[in-house]
Amino acid sequence: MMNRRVMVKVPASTANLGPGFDTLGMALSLYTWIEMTIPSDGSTVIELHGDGLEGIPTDKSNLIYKVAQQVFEAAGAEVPELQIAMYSDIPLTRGLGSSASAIIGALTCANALIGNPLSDDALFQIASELEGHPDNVGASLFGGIVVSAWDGSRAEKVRIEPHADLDVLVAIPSFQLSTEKARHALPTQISMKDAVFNVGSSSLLVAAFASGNLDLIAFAMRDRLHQPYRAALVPGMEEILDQATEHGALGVALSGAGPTLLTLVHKNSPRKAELDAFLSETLGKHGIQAQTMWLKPCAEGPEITVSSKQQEQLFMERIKGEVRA
Ligand SMILES: Nc1ncnc2c1ncn2[C@@H]1O[C@H](COP(=O)(O)OP(=O)(O)OP(=O)(O)O)[C@@H](O)[C@H]1O
Ligand SMILES: N[C@@H](CCO)C(=O)O
Repeated sequence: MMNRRVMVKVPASTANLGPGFDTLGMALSLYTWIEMTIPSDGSTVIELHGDGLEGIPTDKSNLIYKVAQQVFEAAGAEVPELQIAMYSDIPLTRGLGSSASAIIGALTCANALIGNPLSDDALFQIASELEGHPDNVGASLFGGIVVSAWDGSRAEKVRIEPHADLDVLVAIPSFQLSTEKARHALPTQISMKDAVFNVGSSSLLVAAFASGNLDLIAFAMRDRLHQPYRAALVPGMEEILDQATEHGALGVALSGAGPTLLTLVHKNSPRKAELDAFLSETLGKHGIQAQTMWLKPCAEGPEITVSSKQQEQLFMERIKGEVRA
């Protein structure tokens, strides 16, 4: 096990997809890479590479280190010291599942490091408990669209293959919005009418994804459980949710807890530039600077490699920004 080096590439994710609050997730083609080594001697070293990672601890309080220790503990292994390197293209605290990708990366990397004693299901249970909901972690772990339910002690899921014609356009505001803050904006009670609205929308959305009926997405992606309460936290969001389908989107939602806004688009849509401009201009009109990014649903979960010299070279090139995908 000494000097064994494992590298994992984990997708970002979008949670909720509108009405599926804490239940629906989709993996996206934006990634975090984590590399872990058990040093033959020496102590824990954590290196973080990528933009906007300031403030993330590089000692044993780091999320990746702590999550790895949970794997070793669950497997009855003792690995107190670790060399960890992380590179991420996923912006933090924007609603693109950065914490879930770090958790899934740490779980799968640590598990591979000690010979994969834990099943994917066991990792899913640990991850759901850590995040408090299974939507982002399920998507990052299994890839594709993941429909999940968690009763507080056990999570179950069904994975749906994303439609090949789906493209994703996200508008990522320059400000951060923590999940904690966005959850505090939610009411403790909602009306029966709104609950019924969301059960209908979410069920229809899952059926639309499963059957490939993209025409239903706009109708089914509407939400009354969390987006109306979070709208005040993202200036311009209400207008985007109301009007994005008039500018070529198949559907639109707040991505996870926000502030990123996400649209689903047919890959052959002739209105992609119009939609892109609509998102940027609407946020801009409300004083919000945002970066738009075209992504694809990511059909795969983590890619794990026990590293060779060539892969180490690739990781170093990524860290230096020479390779992006
Ligand atoms: N690679 C990482 N290493 C350590 N900590 C991380 C890492 N990525 C994220 N985090 C922690 O997770 C926090 C962000 O989690 P949060 O749930 O607020 O946002 P998010 O996961 O980006 O968005 P969302 O859950 O809405 O999709 C960061 O502030 C940081 O504390
Ligand atoms: N389902 C979660 C995703 C963010 O972690 C929420 O909307 O709060």
